[in-house]
Amino acid sequence: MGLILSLNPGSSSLKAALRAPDLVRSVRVERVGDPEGTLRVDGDTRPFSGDLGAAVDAVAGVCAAPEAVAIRVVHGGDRPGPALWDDALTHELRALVPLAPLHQPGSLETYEHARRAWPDARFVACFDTAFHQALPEASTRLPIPADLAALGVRRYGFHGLSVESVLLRRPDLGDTVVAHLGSGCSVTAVAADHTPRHTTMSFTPTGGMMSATRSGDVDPAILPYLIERHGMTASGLRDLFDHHGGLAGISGRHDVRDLLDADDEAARLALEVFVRSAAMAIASCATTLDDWRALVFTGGIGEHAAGLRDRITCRLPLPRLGVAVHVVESDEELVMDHQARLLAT
Ligand SMILES: Nc1ncnc2c1ncn2[C@@H]1O[C@H](COP(=O)(O)OP(=O)(O)O)[C@@H](O)[C@H]1O
Ligand SMILES: CC(=O)OP(=O)(O)O
Ligand SMILES: [Mg+2]
Repeated sequence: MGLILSLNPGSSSLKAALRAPDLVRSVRVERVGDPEGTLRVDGDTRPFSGDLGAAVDAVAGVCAAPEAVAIRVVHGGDRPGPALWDDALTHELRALVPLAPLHQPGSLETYEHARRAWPDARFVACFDTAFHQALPEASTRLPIPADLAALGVRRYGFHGLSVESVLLRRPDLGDTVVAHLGSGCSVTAVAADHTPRHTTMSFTPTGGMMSATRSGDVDPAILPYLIERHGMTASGLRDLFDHHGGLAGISGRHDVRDLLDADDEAARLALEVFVRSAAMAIASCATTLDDWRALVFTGGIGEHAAGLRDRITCRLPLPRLGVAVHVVESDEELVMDHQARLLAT
């Protein structure tokens, strides 16, 4: 079977895996666009301060030409599964930029760079939203009038590829809450039959629990207040809630590694608000399950920050409920590889 390259542009990283179908090469760029960024090719890490386009080009420099390239796209609208990427799809995905402004432009840019690097490959778009198309209406319907809901204002849900990768590795956990804590953070309740019951991110990846630079849910009345009293504009509000909220909003720093190393009050407060936000999201998602059995931590923070995991689980009566805690490495690239093999080879 042929070589497939999976490209996963996240809000702070680019992860790539070349498979045949066994893993041939793994590339990971962390802190994309940051002077302290790194590029890891298999086990070898070096500094890398380039932007996303340069990161895709760096992947191209170390990967043999693939038969197909799978690209993670955060917002796929109502699409229930992956799609072959053509000009019509590019047009469709561009229209969704306002619904995922931190991510959608990066996926489109990744596609453009990858197409230049591998003009003969087939391209597949793999959507974060697709898994959540099976959410019940009681979860997708927001408490707003029907005419606004009919305009498409609804919960979509994100990190679906990550949740699918957890279920691929651990299919037998029973009713599960998956806490994906990365640069973007979301919590999803999944029934034992792998259907989603609820997820915290909503119309866009800005909503839900707080993230590295995103505020998550805030009192909606704050918006008209800031517009009327402080003259804020729509683009100013978008910038505030997407770039200057979350950990960054409270502490001026968005990387949990920096906050754990710091010894100041703002860093401590940011982490405490984060811990509460995660614990509350987990508890509220669990209310949609019939027989809660497992809590899975995944994503960069969920997998690596053991101290924060403990602080979150301490707030939840997990032993009394008989809920087991697991740490499962998110492998969105593996799910994308499977999807592309079915669609493009
Ligand atoms: N060893 C670590 N300890 C604590 N946090 C970590 C560690 N490694 C990574 N992280 C956190 O994980 C975040 C990135 O998560 P990741 O899921 O890889 O990001 P993305 O959302 O870009 O896919 C970083 O912002 C960092 O805060
Ligand atoms: C949807 C989302 O927030 O993705 P990421 O965690 O990669 O930013
Ligand atoms: Mg990610």
